[in-house]
Amino acid sequence: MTQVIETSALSKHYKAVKAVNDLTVSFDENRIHGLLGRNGAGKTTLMQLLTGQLFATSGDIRVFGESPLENTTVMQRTCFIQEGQTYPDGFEPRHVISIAAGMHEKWDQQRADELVEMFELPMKRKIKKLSRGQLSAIGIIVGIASRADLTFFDEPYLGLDAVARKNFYDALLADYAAHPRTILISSHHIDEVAPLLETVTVIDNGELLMQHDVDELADAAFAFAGTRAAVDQFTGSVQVLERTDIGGLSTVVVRGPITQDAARLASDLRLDKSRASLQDLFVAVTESARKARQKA
Ligand SMILES: Nc1ncnc2c1ncn2[C@@H]1O[C@H](COP(=O)(O)OP(=O)(O)OP(=O)(O)O)[C@@H](O)[C@H]1O
Repeated sequence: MTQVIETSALSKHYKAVKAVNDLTVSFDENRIHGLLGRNGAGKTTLMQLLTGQLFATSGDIRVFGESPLENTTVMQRTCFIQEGQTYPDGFEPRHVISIAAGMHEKWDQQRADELVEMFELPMKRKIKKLSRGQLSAIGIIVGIASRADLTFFDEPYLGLDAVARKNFYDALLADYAAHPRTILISSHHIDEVAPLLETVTVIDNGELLMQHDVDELADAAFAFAGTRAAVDQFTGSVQVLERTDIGGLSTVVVRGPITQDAARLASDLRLDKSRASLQDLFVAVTESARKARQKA
């Protein structure tokens, strides 16, 4: 498989803050990748590095096999929908859309028009008068209609209500199915975006915690729930990622696969077993990394 993005020992440090730290990661062509991480994990910084908007402190970046820094060939194939994008005073959505149309050679105006209608975006209202959700809609329309070979969506749905977010996911999936390309989407609404994603990359503290195809994640983690005493007995035999105790009941998220012996023990202890959701897995993986860091 062709790697559209490859980083090697990539770091971006702001004095003591290691926003991205020794990160070696790659993303395949023509897939939708989820970039997940808690607040301050380094998602935006990584996207800014990959789009040549920031200089790395050290390490190497290849996008379409080249450095993205001041590289018009790479820039022309890339669309970056930034969280909190600002626009010049006096701009209206129609100005942004028409500039974007001129910048992206695969731009699909019909799709843009459909999306404007779907989000009921007022095209002739000053941008500074738009609601947060309407501002997000501009980015989403540009990101989808650009049809860029590589599109970054950094938390693209801020302020969008649940219906509008669902419309975004459906529109993105439909357009991607018709025109496959590489999409990197950072998100906090993990279970909501999960159905879109083909791979999941989790970063924390600027470092890579996990990268998997979504198919592989089906057996990556399981949740077991039961009485506290039963869960205590069970946890000796498995790798616990996260535990929650409420009253006399406990739930543990454990790393899969589950051995036959562990499955038998869980059944003997009358524990309820379920597949951990991507959100559960994310919380478990980031929390256990955080605890390990605090101990170190
Ligand atoms: N210009 C800067 N100067 C100093 N520190 C910075 C700068 N930009 C980012 N950081 C720090 O780098 C870390 C990573 O920030 P980044 O914005 O990449 O995280 P994020 O994963 O996108 O977070 P969020 O989900 O909250 O948007 C944070 O601790 C942030 O405070």
